[in-house]
Amino acid sequence: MDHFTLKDGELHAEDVPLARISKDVGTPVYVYSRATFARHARVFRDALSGLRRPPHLAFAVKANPNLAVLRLLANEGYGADVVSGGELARALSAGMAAKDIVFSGVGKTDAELVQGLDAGIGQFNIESGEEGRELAALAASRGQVARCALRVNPDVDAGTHDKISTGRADNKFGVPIGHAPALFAELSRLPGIELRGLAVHIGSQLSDLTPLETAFAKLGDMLARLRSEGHTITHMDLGGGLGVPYRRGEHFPEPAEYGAMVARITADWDVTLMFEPGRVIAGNAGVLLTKVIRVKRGLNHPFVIVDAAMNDLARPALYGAWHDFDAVAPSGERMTANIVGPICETGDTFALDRETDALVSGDLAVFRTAGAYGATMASSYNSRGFVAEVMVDGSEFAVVADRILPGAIADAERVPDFLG
Ligand SMILES: Cc1ncc(COP(=O)(O)O)c(C=O)c1O
Ligand SMILES: N[C@@H](CCCC[NH3+])C(=O)O
Repeated sequence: MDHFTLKDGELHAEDVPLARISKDVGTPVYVYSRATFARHARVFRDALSGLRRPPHLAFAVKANPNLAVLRLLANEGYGADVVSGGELARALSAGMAAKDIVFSGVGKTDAELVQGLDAGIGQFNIESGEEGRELAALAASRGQVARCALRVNPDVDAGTHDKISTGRADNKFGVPIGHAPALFAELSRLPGIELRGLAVHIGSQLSDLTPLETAFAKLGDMLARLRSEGHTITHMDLGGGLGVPYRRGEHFPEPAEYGAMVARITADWDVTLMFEPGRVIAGNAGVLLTKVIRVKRGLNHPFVIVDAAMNDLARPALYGAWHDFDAVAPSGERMTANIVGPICETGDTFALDRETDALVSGDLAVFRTAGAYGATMASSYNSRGFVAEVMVDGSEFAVVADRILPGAIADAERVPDFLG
């Protein structure tokens, strides 16, 4: 359930008509619902209430790093899963406690490892022996001990889009799970790190719990083995990955089903479980509001050219992803159209042969389920600037990210003297 609904024939975000946001802020603009974010955060937490110990919940900042979103989630008791120094800085400045931050990522630089050590973050998820040795040396040289988990690759196919699958043997993430015993034996002897657990994340937008269950079962076997070899394991990080419906009528596992599966598989683990949900919290908490520039006749169907483009919402161009598309003030009439942006490449196509509300030039419409991996993946391609973001709270709203105009981007560029 979300809070983007028709009231008196007009689409609202909570109690704010989207037309009002368009008038005040312009389009394209991402619109987030505070109530939906908070609801999703609570639903996910409640889904894990059957665990033996309270879990550690770390929102995957990559899904939506807006500072207002992070503050909202910090207020809901969430920490953060970060994958860069930039995300770490955001999580801290949004008010998340350093101890509640987990640092994932296959290519953390020395500078980023030091940034994490300086901040005193809760856990580094190391993704290789090489990274573990480097982190141990950096921490020891500073008289610190970094809490770590080893991210393992369980060789499980998540059954999702190839580009967002992370747990198959040939993916770059983690270490092959079979290498864990030797790495634990080696790394746990190093001063500078306390290797206290395992981490796994097999991919994003999972539509089926079976691959997760398979991966967690493998993790449980490895936990037992590591303990039998004398290691103390106190934390196990089960990552994120739960998918959400993008298309009306699609069925996805509910957080409660996920929670029940986790409780069953981990019943005798005797650890603190950690989770890194992203999309399931943010996806349906946002829409991308856009205006129709013009409707142009096509060979078979008209082209509805909107003022949002692939630089604002990359998912359709990158993954062929579907986003439901609805008029803000539907007339009741329908049309079949190709929905495209203004960018000069054919990839700037949101939908082909889509049955949708009838639209004419100047009408407003939304791409739904744009709260995750939306604004955060924006670029300024075609010198279009960066899209604005708004958060709604009941009948109020606030701009939570200014539109960055093309001129401001050009201001950061220089023509060197040698070009005259
Ligand atoms: C390590 C890690 N944790 C968590 C996530 C969040 O995933 P999702 O948004 O699918 O929950 C990702 C992205 O897939 C990730 O790479
Ligand atoms: N960007 C991807 C998700 C990537 C998840 C990263 N671990 C998407 O929009 O679906």
